[in-house]
Amino acid sequence: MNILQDLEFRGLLNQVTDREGLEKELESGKVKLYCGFDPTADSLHIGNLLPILTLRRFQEAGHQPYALVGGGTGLIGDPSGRQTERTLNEAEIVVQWTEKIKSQLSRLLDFEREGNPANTVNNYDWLSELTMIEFLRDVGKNFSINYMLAKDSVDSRLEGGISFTEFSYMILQSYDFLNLFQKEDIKLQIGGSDQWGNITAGMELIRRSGEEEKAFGLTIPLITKADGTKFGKTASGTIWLDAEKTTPYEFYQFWVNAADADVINWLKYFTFLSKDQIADLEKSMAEAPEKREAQKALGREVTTLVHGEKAYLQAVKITEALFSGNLSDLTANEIEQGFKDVPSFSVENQADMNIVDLLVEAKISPSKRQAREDVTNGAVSVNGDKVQDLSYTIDAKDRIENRFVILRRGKKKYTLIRY
Ligand SMILES: N[C@@H](Cc1ccc(O)cc1)C(=O)O
Repeated sequence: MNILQDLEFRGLLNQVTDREGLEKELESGKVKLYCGFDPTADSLHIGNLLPILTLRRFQEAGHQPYALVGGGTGLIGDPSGRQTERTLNEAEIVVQWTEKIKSQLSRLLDFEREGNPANTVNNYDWLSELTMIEFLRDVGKNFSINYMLAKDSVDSRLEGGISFTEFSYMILQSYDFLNLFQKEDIKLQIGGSDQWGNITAGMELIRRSGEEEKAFGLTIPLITKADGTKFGKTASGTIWLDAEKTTPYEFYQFWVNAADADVINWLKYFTFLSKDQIADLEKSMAEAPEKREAQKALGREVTTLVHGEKAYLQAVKITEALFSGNLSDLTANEIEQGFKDVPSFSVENQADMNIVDLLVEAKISPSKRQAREDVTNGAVSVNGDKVQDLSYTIDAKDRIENRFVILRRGKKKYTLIRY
Protein backbone atom coordinates (compact mmCIF):
# COMPACT_ATOMS: atom_id res chain seq x y z
CA MET A 1 0.00 0.00 0.00
CA ASN A 2 1.40 3.40 -0.83
CA ILE A 3 0.78 6.38 1.42
CA LEU A 4 -2.31 7.62 -0.42
CA GLN A 5 -3.80 4.15 -0.42
CA ASP A 6 -3.09 3.87 3.29
CA LEU A 7 -4.78 7.24 3.90
CA GLU A 8 -7.69 6.08 1.81
CA PHE A 9 -8.01 2.84 3.76
CA ARG A 10 -8.07 4.88 6.94
CA GLY A 11 -10.78 7.18 5.61
CA LEU A 12 -8.38 10.10 5.85
CA LEU A 13 -8.65 11.39 2.32
CA ASN A 14 -11.25 14.06 2.00
CA GLN A 15 -10.18 16.04 -1.06
CA VAL A 16 -6.97 15.94 -3.11
CA THR A 17 -5.97 18.19 -5.96
CA ASP A 18 -4.68 16.08 -8.83
CA ARG A 19 -4.48 12.73 -7.11
CA GLU A 20 -2.60 11.10 -9.97
CA GLY A 21 -0.02 13.84 -10.18
CA LEU A 22 0.50 13.74 -6.43
CA GLU A 23 0.83 9.97 -6.45
CA LYS A 24 3.54 10.24 -9.08
CA GLU A 25 5.34 12.93 -7.14
CA LEU A 26 5.22 10.86 -3.96
CA GLU A 27 6.50 7.82 -5.75
CA SER A 28 9.38 9.59 -7.41
CA GLY A 29 11.06 10.51 -4.13
CA LYS A 30 10.91 12.49 -0.94
CA VAL A 31 8.21 15.16 -0.93
CA LYS A 32 8.22 18.00 1.58
CA LEU A 33 4.82 18.86 2.97
CA TYR A 34 3.39 21.15 5.61
CA CYS A 35 0.40 21.74 7.79
CA GLY A 36 -0.27 24.89 9.78
CA PHE A 37 -1.62 25.31 13.31
CA ASP A 38 -2.78 28.67 14.59
CA PRO A 39 -2.23 29.42 18.27
CA THR A 40 -5.86 30.01 19.23
CA ALA A 41 -5.40 28.52 22.72
CA ASP A 42 -2.52 27.59 25.02
CA SER A 43 -2.63 23.97 23.87
CA LEU A 44 -3.48 21.81 20.90
CA HIS A 45 -6.51 19.54 21.32
CA ILE A 46 -7.38 16.13 19.95
CA GLY A 47 -8.96 17.68 16.86
CA ASN A 48 -5.45 18.79 15.88
CA LEU A 49 -4.12 15.29 16.36
CA LEU A 50 -5.46 14.07 13.05
CA PRO A 51 -3.44 16.41 10.79
CA ILE A 52 -0.37 15.91 13.02
CA LEU A 53 -0.61 12.14 12.74
CA THR A 54 -1.19 12.48 9.01
CA LEU A 55 2.08 14.42 8.77
CA ARG A 56 3.66 11.55 10.65
CA ARG A 57 2.22 8.99 8.28
CA PHE A 58 3.83 10.88 5.43
CA GLN A 59 7.07 10.95 7.38
CA GLU A 60 7.00 7.20 7.96
CA ALA A 61 6.47 6.77 4.23
CA GLY A 62 9.73 8.65 3.65
CA HIS A 63 8.50 12.21 3.13
CA GLN A 64 9.48 15.26 5.11
CA PRO A 65 6.92 17.04 7.29
CA TYR A 66 6.96 20.68 8.37
CA ALA A 67 4.68 21.79 11.15
CA LEU A 68 3.96 25.47 10.85
CA VAL A 69 2.91 27.45 13.90
CA GLY A 70 0.87 30.45 12.96
CA GLY A 71 2.52 33.07 15.12
CA GLY A 72 1.56 35.58 12.39
CA THR A 73 -1.78 34.23 11.18
CA GLY A 74 -2.81 33.64 14.80
CA LEU A 75 -2.80 37.42 15.17
CA ILE A 76 -5.31 37.76 12.33
CA GLY A 77 -7.83 34.91 12.71
CA ASP A 78 -8.98 32.37 10.13
CA PRO A 79 -12.67 32.75 9.23
CA SER A 80 -12.76 29.18 7.79
CA GLY A 81 -15.41 27.02 9.35
CA ARG A 82 -16.59 29.79 11.65
CA GLN A 83 -19.90 31.59 11.69
CA THR A 84 -18.76 34.69 13.55
CA GLU A 85 -15.84 37.06 13.74
CA ARG A 86 -13.18 36.10 16.25
CA THR A 87 -12.15 38.41 19.05
CA LEU A 88 -8.46 39.18 18.71
CA ASN A 89 -6.18 37.87 21.43
CA GLU A 90 -3.49 40.06 22.99
CA ALA A 91 -0.28 39.89 20.96
CA GLU A 92 1.77 38.83 24.02
CA ILE A 93 -0.63 35.99 24.70
CA VAL A 94 -0.35 34.81 21.11
CA VAL A 95 3.45 34.76 21.50
CA GLN A 96 3.15 32.60 24.62
CA TRP A 97 0.68 30.24 22.96
CA THR A 98 2.88 29.99 19.88
CA GLU A 99 5.77 28.75 22.02
CA LYS A 100 3.60 26.22 23.83
CA ILE A 101 2.15 24.84 20.63
CA LYS A 102 5.53 24.64 19.01
CA SER A 103 6.84 22.55 21.86
CA GLN A 104 3.81 20.27 21.73
CA LEU A 105 4.31 19.73 18.01
CA SER A 106 7.94 18.93 18.69
CA ARG A 107 6.92 15.95 20.75
CA LEU A 108 4.60 14.47 18.15
CA LEU A 109 6.84 14.28 15.10
CA ASP A 110 10.25 12.72 14.64
CA PHE A 111 12.90 15.43 14.50
CA GLU A 112 15.82 13.03 14.51
CA ARG A 113 14.83 10.85 11.64
CA GLU A 114 17.68 10.23 9.24
CA GLY A 115 17.05 11.68 5.79
CA ASN A 116 13.62 13.18 6.48
CA PRO A 117 13.57 14.80 9.91
CA ALA A 118 10.53 16.89 10.83
CA ASN A 119 10.81 20.66 11.15
CA THR A 120 8.81 23.42 12.74
CA VAL A 121 8.51 26.91 11.32
CA ASN A 122 6.71 30.03 12.51
CA ASN A 123 5.05 32.23 9.92
CA TYR A 124 5.55 35.28 12.13
CA ASP A 125 9.15 35.17 10.87
CA TRP A 126 8.16 36.17 7.33
CA LEU A 127 4.70 37.69 7.72
CA SER A 128 6.01 40.27 10.16
CA GLU A 129 8.60 41.36 7.59
CA LEU A 130 6.09 41.92 4.83
CA THR A 131 5.39 45.61 4.34
CA MET A 132 1.99 46.98 3.49
CA ILE A 133 3.22 48.13 0.08
CA GLU A 134 4.74 44.75 -0.77
CA PHE A 135 1.66 42.95 0.46
CA LEU A 136 -0.69 44.95 -1.72
CA ARG A 137 1.62 45.24 -4.73
CA ASP A 138 3.16 41.79 -4.92
CA VAL A 139 0.73 39.49 -3.20
CA GLY A 140 -2.71 41.11 -3.28
CA LYS A 141 -2.51 41.80 -6.98
CA ASN A 142 -2.80 38.05 -7.59
CA PHE A 143 -6.16 37.76 -5.92
CA SER A 144 -9.35 38.91 -7.51
CA ILE A 145 -12.03 40.04 -5.15
CA ASN A 146 -14.52 37.84 -6.99
CA TYR A 147 -12.34 34.80 -6.34
CA MET A 148 -12.07 35.66 -2.66
CA LEU A 149 -15.79 36.32 -2.31
CA ALA A 150 -16.57 32.93 -3.78
CA LYS A 151 -14.60 31.04 -1.12
CA ASP A 152 -16.84 29.28 1.41
CA SER A 153 -15.06 30.90 4.32
CA VAL A 154 -16.03 34.36 3.03
CA ASP A 155 -19.28 33.61 1.22
CA SER A 156 -20.82 32.03 4.31
CA ARG A 157 -20.00 35.15 6.29
CA LEU A 158 -21.22 37.84 3.93
CA GLU A 159 -24.60 38.00 5.53
CA GLY A 160 -23.48 37.99 9.14
CA GLY A 161 -20.46 40.18 8.46
CA ILE A 162 -16.72 39.75 8.14
CA SER A 163 -13.94 42.25 8.82
CA PHE A 164 -11.31 43.15 6.26
CA THR A 165 -8.85 41.46 8.65
CA GLU A 166 -10.43 38.01 8.46
CA PHE A 167 -11.30 38.51 4.81
CA SER A 168 -7.57 38.92 4.10
CA TYR A 169 -6.54 35.82 6.03
CA MET A 170 -6.49 33.54 2.98
CA ILE A 171 -3.89 35.77 1.36
CA LEU A 172 -1.55 35.31 4.30
CA GLN A 173 -1.91 31.53 4.31
CA SER A 174 -1.41 31.56 0.54
CA TYR A 175 1.73 33.62 0.98
CA ASP A 176 2.99 31.03 3.48
CA PHE A 177 2.55 28.29 0.93
CA LEU A 178 4.30 30.34 -1.77
CA ASN A 179 7.13 31.20 0.58
CA LEU A 180 7.62 27.60 1.71
CA PHE A 181 7.35 26.38 -1.86
CA GLN A 182 10.04 28.78 -3.03
CA LYS A 183 12.38 28.63 -0.04
CA GLU A 184 11.99 25.08 1.19
CA ASP A 185 10.68 23.29 -1.85
CA ILE A 186 7.51 22.32 0.01
CA LYS A 187 5.11 20.98 -2.60
CA LEU A 188 2.15 19.80 -0.59
CA GLN A 189 -0.06 21.42 2.02
CA ILE A 190 -2.44 19.36 4.09
CA GLY A 191 -5.18 20.45 6.50
CA GLY A 192 -8.65 19.81 7.80
CA SER A 193 -11.55 19.90 5.36
CA ASP A 194 -12.29 23.53 6.29
CA GLN A 195 -8.84 24.46 4.92
CA TRP A 196 -9.61 23.51 1.32
CA GLY A 197 -10.29 27.11 0.33
CA ASN A 198 -7.08 28.43 1.88
CA ILE A 199 -4.96 25.63 0.47
CA THR A 200 -6.27 25.99 -3.08
CA ALA A 201 -5.84 29.77 -2.85
CA GLY A 202 -2.17 29.15 -2.06
CA MET A 203 -1.81 26.82 -5.03
CA GLU A 204 -3.34 29.50 -7.20
CA LEU A 205 -0.86 32.08 -5.90
CA ILE A 206 2.02 29.71 -6.64
CA ARG A 207 0.74 29.18 -10.16
CA ARG A 208 0.27 32.90 -10.77
CA SER A 209 3.74 33.62 -9.48
CA GLY A 210 5.03 31.88 -12.56
CA GLU A 211 6.29 28.73 -10.87
CA GLU A 212 6.67 25.89 -13.29
CA GLU A 213 6.47 23.12 -10.79
CA LYS A 214 3.13 22.28 -9.35
CA ALA A 215 1.92 22.47 -5.80
CA PHE A 216 -0.59 20.06 -4.32
CA GLY A 217 -3.26 20.18 -1.65
CA LEU A 218 -4.89 17.49 0.42
CA THR A 219 -7.55 17.70 3.10
CA ILE A 220 -8.60 15.23 5.74
CA PRO A 221 -12.19 14.82 6.87
CA LEU A 222 -13.91 16.36 9.81
CA ILE A 223 -14.29 13.73 12.50
CA THR A 224 -17.87 12.93 13.32
CA LYS A 225 -19.33 10.77 16.03
CA ALA A 226 -21.93 8.09 15.43
CA ASP A 227 -24.30 9.71 17.93
CA GLY A 228 -24.04 13.08 16.20
CA THR A 229 -22.39 14.91 19.11
CA LYS A 230 -19.24 16.95 18.60
CA PHE A 231 -15.97 15.04 18.56
CA GLY A 232 -13.34 15.89 21.15
CA LYS A 233 -15.57 17.34 23.82
CA THR A 234 -16.92 15.65 26.89
CA ALA A 235 -19.12 16.86 29.71
CA SER A 236 -16.00 18.25 31.36
CA GLY A 237 -14.88 20.12 28.22
CA THR A 238 -12.32 19.92 25.43
CA ILE A 239 -9.77 17.09 25.42
CA TRP A 240 -6.44 18.90 25.29
CA LEU A 241 -3.02 17.47 24.54
CA ASP A 242 -1.47 19.33 27.47
CA ALA A 243 -1.29 16.98 30.47
CA GLU A 244 -1.90 19.91 32.82
CA LYS A 245 -5.21 20.68 31.15
CA THR A 246 -6.41 17.15 30.48
CA THR A 247 -4.65 14.57 32.65
CA PRO A 248 -3.32 11.46 30.89
CA TYR A 249 -5.91 9.50 32.85
CA GLU A 250 -8.78 11.63 31.54
CA PHE A 251 -7.24 11.45 28.10
CA TYR A 252 -7.11 7.66 28.28
CA GLN A 253 -10.70 7.56 29.53
CA PHE A 254 -11.85 9.53 26.52
CA TRP A 255 -10.54 6.89 24.11
CA VAL A 256 -11.48 3.87 26.20
CA ASN A 257 -15.05 5.13 26.30
CA ALA A 258 -15.35 5.30 22.50
CA ALA A 259 -18.66 3.91 21.26
CA ASP A 260 -18.58 0.60 19.39
CA ALA A 261 -19.87 2.49 16.37
CA ASP A 262 -16.86 4.84 16.41
CA VAL A 263 -13.96 2.80 17.69
CA ILE A 264 -12.87 1.09 14.46
CA ASN A 265 -12.82 4.37 12.56
CA TRP A 266 -10.85 5.97 15.34
CA LEU A 267 -8.31 3.14 15.35
CA LYS A 268 -7.78 3.88 11.66
CA TYR A 269 -7.52 7.61 12.20
CA PHE A 270 -5.50 7.85 15.38
CA THR A 271 -3.24 4.81 15.56
CA PHE A 272 -0.49 3.30 13.48
CA LEU A 273 -1.91 -0.21 13.86
CA SER A 274 -1.95 -2.07 10.57
CA LYS A 275 -4.94 -3.06 8.52
CA ASP A 276 -4.65 -6.64 9.83
CA GLN A 277 -4.36 -5.59 13.45
CA ILE A 278 -7.43 -3.41 13.09
CA ALA A 279 -9.32 -6.24 11.40
CA ASP A 280 -8.48 -8.50 14.38
CA LEU A 281 -9.82 -5.93 16.80
CA GLU A 282 -12.95 -5.58 14.72
CA LYS A 283 -13.42 -9.31 14.93
CA SER A 284 -12.92 -9.28 18.67
CA MET A 285 -15.52 -6.54 18.95
CA ALA A 286 -18.04 -8.64 17.03
CA GLU A 287 -17.33 -11.79 19.05
CA ALA A 288 -16.71 -10.42 22.53
CA PRO A 289 -17.80 -6.79 22.68
CA GLU A 290 -17.82 -6.87 26.51
CA LYS A 291 -14.04 -7.23 26.51
CA ARG A 292 -13.72 -3.85 24.80
CA GLU A 293 -10.42 -4.88 23.28
CA ALA A 294 -10.71 -2.37 20.46
CA GLN A 295 -11.32 0.47 22.91
CA LYS A 296 -8.44 -0.63 25.11
CA ALA A 297 -6.11 -0.79 22.14
CA LEU A 298 -7.22 2.68 21.06
CA GLY A 299 -6.61 4.04 24.57
CA ARG A 300 -3.20 2.38 24.72
CA GLU A 301 -2.02 3.57 21.33
CA VAL A 302 -3.16 7.18 21.49
CA THR A 303 -2.24 7.75 25.15
CA THR A 304 1.24 6.29 24.59
CA LEU A 305 1.69 8.40 21.48
CA VAL A 306 0.75 11.66 23.18
CA HIS A 307 1.83 11.16 26.80
CA GLY A 308 4.30 8.28 26.67
CA GLU A 309 4.33 4.73 27.96
CA LYS A 310 4.67 5.59 31.64
CA ALA A 311 1.64 7.88 31.67
CA TYR A 312 -0.35 5.26 29.80
CA LEU A 313 0.50 2.55 32.37
CA GLN A 314 -0.43 4.95 35.13
CA ALA A 315 -3.79 5.64 33.49
CA VAL A 316 -4.50 1.92 33.35
CA LYS A 317 -3.47 1.50 36.97
CA ILE A 318 -5.83 4.30 38.06
CA THR A 319 -8.64 2.85 35.95
CA GLU A 320 -8.20 -0.57 37.54
CA ALA A 321 -7.95 0.80 41.06
CA LEU A 322 -11.17 2.77 40.60
CA PHE A 323 -12.89 -0.24 39.14
CA SER A 324 -11.86 -2.66 41.90
CA GLY A 325 -12.14 -0.08 44.70
CA ASN A 326 -8.67 -1.05 45.91
CA LEU A 327 -6.92 2.29 46.10
CA SER A 328 -4.08 1.54 48.46
CA ASP A 329 -1.38 1.39 45.79
CA LEU A 330 -2.12 4.75 44.21
CA THR A 331 0.35 7.60 44.52
CA ALA A 332 -0.78 11.15 45.29
CA ASN A 333 -0.21 12.10 41.66
CA GLU A 334 -2.38 9.23 40.49
CA ILE A 335 -5.07 10.20 42.97
CA GLU A 336 -5.01 13.76 41.68
CA GLN A 337 -5.57 12.51 38.14
CA GLY A 338 -8.17 9.90 38.94
CA PHE A 339 -10.19 12.05 41.32
CA LYS A 340 -10.01 15.35 39.49
CA ASP A 341 -13.76 15.52 38.96
CA VAL A 342 -14.74 14.07 42.32
CA PRO A 343 -16.07 16.37 45.07
CA SER A 344 -13.41 17.28 47.56
CA PHE A 345 -13.16 18.60 51.08
CA SER A 346 -10.18 20.31 52.69
CA VAL A 347 -9.17 19.60 56.27
CA GLU A 348 -7.36 22.51 57.88
CA ASN A 349 -4.06 22.07 59.72
CA GLN A 350 -3.90 18.36 58.98
CA ALA A 351 -6.29 17.79 61.88
CA ASP A 352 -7.09 14.25 62.95
CA MET A 353 -10.81 13.61 62.74
CA ASN A 354 -13.31 11.08 63.86
CA ILE A 355 -14.86 9.28 60.91
CA VAL A 356 -18.44 10.20 61.76
CA ASP A 357 -17.57 13.86 62.22
CA LEU A 358 -15.70 13.94 58.93
CA LEU A 359 -18.61 12.33 57.06
CA VAL A 360 -20.88 15.08 58.37
CA GLU A 361 -18.50 18.00 57.91
CA ALA A 362 -17.57 17.01 54.38
CA LYS A 363 -21.30 16.63 53.68
CA ILE A 364 -20.84 13.05 52.59
CA SER A 365 -23.61 11.84 54.88
CA PRO A 366 -26.60 14.15 55.36
CA SER A 367 -26.77 13.88 59.18
CA LYS A 368 -24.86 12.55 62.15
CA ARG A 369 -27.43 9.82 62.66
CA GLN A 370 -27.13 8.78 59.02
CA ALA A 371 -23.31 8.92 59.19
CA ARG A 372 -23.31 6.51 62.13
CA GLU A 373 -25.66 4.21 60.31
CA ASP A 374 -23.50 4.34 57.17
CA VAL A 375 -20.43 3.32 59.17
CA THR A 376 -22.07 0.50 61.08
CA ASN A 377 -23.71 -0.81 57.91
CA GLY A 378 -20.33 -1.12 56.25
CA ALA A 379 -21.14 1.48 53.59
CA VAL A 380 -18.05 3.60 54.28
CA SER A 381 -14.50 2.95 53.26
CA VAL A 382 -11.26 4.83 53.79
CA ASN A 383 -8.78 4.47 50.90
CA GLY A 384 -10.72 1.43 49.76
CA ASP A 385 -10.82 -0.36 53.16
CA LYS A 386 -14.14 -0.70 54.90
CA VAL A 387 -14.32 1.01 58.31
CA GLN A 388 -17.13 -0.03 60.69
CA ASP A 389 -15.77 1.31 63.95
CA LEU A 390 -17.61 4.49 65.02
CA SER A 391 -14.61 5.66 67.01
CA TYR A 392 -12.17 5.38 64.09
CA THR A 393 -9.85 8.39 63.74
CA ILE A 394 -8.64 9.50 60.35
CA ASP A 395 -5.08 10.63 60.88
CA ALA A 396 -1.55 10.56 59.46
CA LYS A 397 -1.58 6.79 58.84
CA ASP A 398 -4.46 7.24 56.39
CA ARG A 399 -3.00 10.20 54.52
CA ILE A 400 -1.51 9.23 51.19
CA GLU A 401 1.77 11.10 50.85
CA ASN A 402 0.39 13.26 53.60
CA ARG A 403 -1.99 14.89 51.13
CA PHE A 404 -5.09 12.83 50.45
CA VAL A 405 -7.60 10.48 51.97
CA ILE A 406 -10.28 8.93 49.80
CA LEU A 407 -13.61 8.37 51.43
CA ARG A 408 -16.27 6.33 49.79
CA ARG A 409 -19.90 6.07 50.80
CA GLY A 410 -21.96 3.40 49.11
CA LYS A 411 -20.73 1.84 45.92
CA LYS A 412 -19.47 4.78 43.97
CA LYS A 413 -19.76 8.02 45.86
CA TYR A 414 -16.18 9.16 46.28
CA THR A 415 -14.99 12.24 48.13
CA LEU A 416 -11.40 13.39 48.07
CA ILE A 417 -10.21 14.70 51.43
CA ARG A 418 -7.35 17.13 50.94
CA TYR A 419 -4.76 18.12 53.53
N1 LIG B 1 -5.56 28.40 8.86
C1 LIG B 1 -5.15 27.20 9.52
C2 LIG B 1 -3.79 27.30 10.14
C3 LIG B 1 -2.72 27.65 9.11
C4 LIG B 1 -2.01 28.83 9.23
C5 LIG B 1 -1.05 29.17 8.30
C6 LIG B 1 -0.77 28.29 7.24
O1 LIG B 1 0.17 28.62 6.33
C7 LIG B 1 -1.46 27.10 7.13
C8 LIG B 1 -2.45 26.79 8.07
C9 LIG B 1 -6.18 26.85 10.60
O2 LIG B 1 -6.81 27.72 11.09
O3 LIG B 1 -6.31 25.73 10.96
